[in-house]
Amino acid sequence: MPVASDIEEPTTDADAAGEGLPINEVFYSLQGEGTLAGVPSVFVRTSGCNLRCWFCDSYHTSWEPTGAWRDVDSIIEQVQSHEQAGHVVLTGGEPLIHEESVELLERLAAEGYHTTVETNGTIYRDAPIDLASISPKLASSTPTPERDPKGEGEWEEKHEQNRIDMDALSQMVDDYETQLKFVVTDESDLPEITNLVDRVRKATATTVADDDVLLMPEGMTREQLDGTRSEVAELAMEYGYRYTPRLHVDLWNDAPGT
Ligand SMILES: C[S@@+](CC[C@H](N)C(=O)[O-])C[C@H]1O[C@@H](n2cnc3c(N)ncnc32)[C@H](O)[C@@H]1O
Ligand SMILES: Nc1nc2[nH]cc(C(=O)O)c2c(=O)[nH]1
Ligand code: SF4
Ligand SMILES: [Mg+2]
Repeated sequence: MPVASDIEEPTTDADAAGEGLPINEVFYSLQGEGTLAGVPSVFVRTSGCNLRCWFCDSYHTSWEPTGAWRDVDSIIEQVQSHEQAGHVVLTGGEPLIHEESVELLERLAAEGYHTTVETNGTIYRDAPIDLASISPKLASSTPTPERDPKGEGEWEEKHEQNRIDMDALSQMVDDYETQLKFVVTDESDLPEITNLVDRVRKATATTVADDDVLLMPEGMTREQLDGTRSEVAELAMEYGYRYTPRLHVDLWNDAPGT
């Protein structure tokens, strides 16, 4: 079912009335990325996003969003059906465009789950988040006409205008345990990364250690990662940042439900 995708305000009456979330998929897997890589987790993937990264590996949550409106009770029930899992990863699309994500996070916390939110860091929400996995989008994510997967660059300006929100980013860093996880296409991303990390360090009261800054190779298939992972690993060593793999791509080629 198509879902309105590019507005930060409630997308439909259901959203506004707190009657649920547009859900693209719920699945049990290993956390493939970041400081918790390898941890068995239930993933709740919402649909809709306020950005359009040309490389988005969840095309049907951003460029052509699909999903079913589900109430929080049914989502919780499905999460609980995976009895081995103590961790839940709320992702998307951009999960924090939906106000109802707060209700879901509150219910998950009440049930004792560790919650990770995978977010582009442009929208702040006050919610029980154990790990804010913030992936700020760099200029190399902008869908120029030459690398637009769907159109001819109609989203270039809007994406460029909205991809960094220092207030939201800084407030998340101050309020939550955080990892800053950058998608790196090549070494030309590093000056923007170091500059953004410096700005966050100046704008917050929190210590952002170098190993809280993660470099993740761009690629949604093993083959694509074969072309980027070595360079990104070298860059992590050169800059003293942490390298993160994409285990689900290495293991399952980022197939749906993994
Ligand atoms: C689909 S996004 C959803 C969460 C949120 N919208 C965000 O971008 O952080 C999930 C994670 O995958 C990363 N990602 C998306 N496409 C990617 C690609 N082609 N290569 C590497 N990482 C990618 C994002 O940066 C983010 O960390
Ligand atoms: N296994 C697995 N780990 C992940 N970590 C972050 C993901 C995401 O799409 O947000 C993701 C994902 O899609 N699959
Ligand atoms: S912010 Fe996340 S969900 Fe949105 S387009 Fe970029 S990678 Fe995809
Ligand atoms: Mg993913």
